[in-house]
Amino acid sequence: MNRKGIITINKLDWAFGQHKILHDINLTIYEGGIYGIIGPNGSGKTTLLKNIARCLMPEKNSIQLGDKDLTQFSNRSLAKEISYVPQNTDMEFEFSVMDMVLMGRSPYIKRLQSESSNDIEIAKSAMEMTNTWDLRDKNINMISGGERQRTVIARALAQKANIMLLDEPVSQLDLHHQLEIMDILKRLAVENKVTVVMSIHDLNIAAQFCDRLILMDKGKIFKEGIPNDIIKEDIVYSVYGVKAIVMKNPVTGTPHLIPYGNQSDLHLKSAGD
Ligand SMILES: Nc1ncnc2c1ncn2[C@@H]1O[C@H](COP(=O)(O)OP(=O)(O)OP(=O)(O)O)[C@@H](O)[C@H]1O
Repeated sequence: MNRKGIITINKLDWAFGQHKILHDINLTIYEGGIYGIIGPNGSGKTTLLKNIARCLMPEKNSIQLGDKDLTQFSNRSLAKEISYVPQNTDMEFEFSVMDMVLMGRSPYIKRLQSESSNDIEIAKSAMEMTNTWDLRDKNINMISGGERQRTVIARALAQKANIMLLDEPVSQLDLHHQLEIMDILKRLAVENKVTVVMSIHDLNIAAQFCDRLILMDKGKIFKEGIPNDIIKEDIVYSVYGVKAIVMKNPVTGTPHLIPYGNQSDLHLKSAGD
């Protein structure tokens, strides 16, 4: 099968001043499906996502969206292709939850026009999908971190982009809402053919919901592949320095990691004393 990448990354480097962060990233992301970017703190996951979202401007010819170079898109046309849910969702302004979600419609609304009934319908269905409709009149700064996270995801859904990038979308959520958001993203990928790319720390949730994992280490892609090829004891030890056993989740059949120690094993010795 000769599938074409929806995002093609070619020799991408990124540096903050003299500090080189991303080194020679080469990656093809295909349409539909969920991609999880995993890796230790500081390995470059957010920097990679921000380059794809163009929050950080990549070098010309290093990221292609379909056939077009990422640097060639206007902000408005890019917003119709890619939505981005950042890690920090703190808000400076006193918007209502509904206003916040409606902002996702701004690429479709002409200047000096207000949103149409269609925009409001789309926002409503995004809020119903993320369980935020009941919060619609609340001030965005007076809801919990998890509720705000779901609101920001609703805004991204309302944007109706083909590609959704999310930076640790479930890190602030309780177990129930983690699974709920992952289910929503899975449905978007399967039913609406949205391509979801997210960074995520929980390797078991990543293995359960992602079709492919991109494992980063020190600004490079250590390995990319299906969860069974990535969540392996030797790979986890090499990248995280953690000893673990990998079992098969008895319900989903996906790899399930049980960490039991780090390289020093000090706590194991004291536990046996
Ligand atoms: N604005 C910045 N200026 C300078 N260095 C930065 C900046 N943002 C990030 N870095 C550095 O870039 C490296 C990669 O950071 P990044 O946030 O991409 O990692 P990450 O894998 O997402 O980490 P985490 O899992 O902790 O969120 C880190 O060493 C970080 O200190």
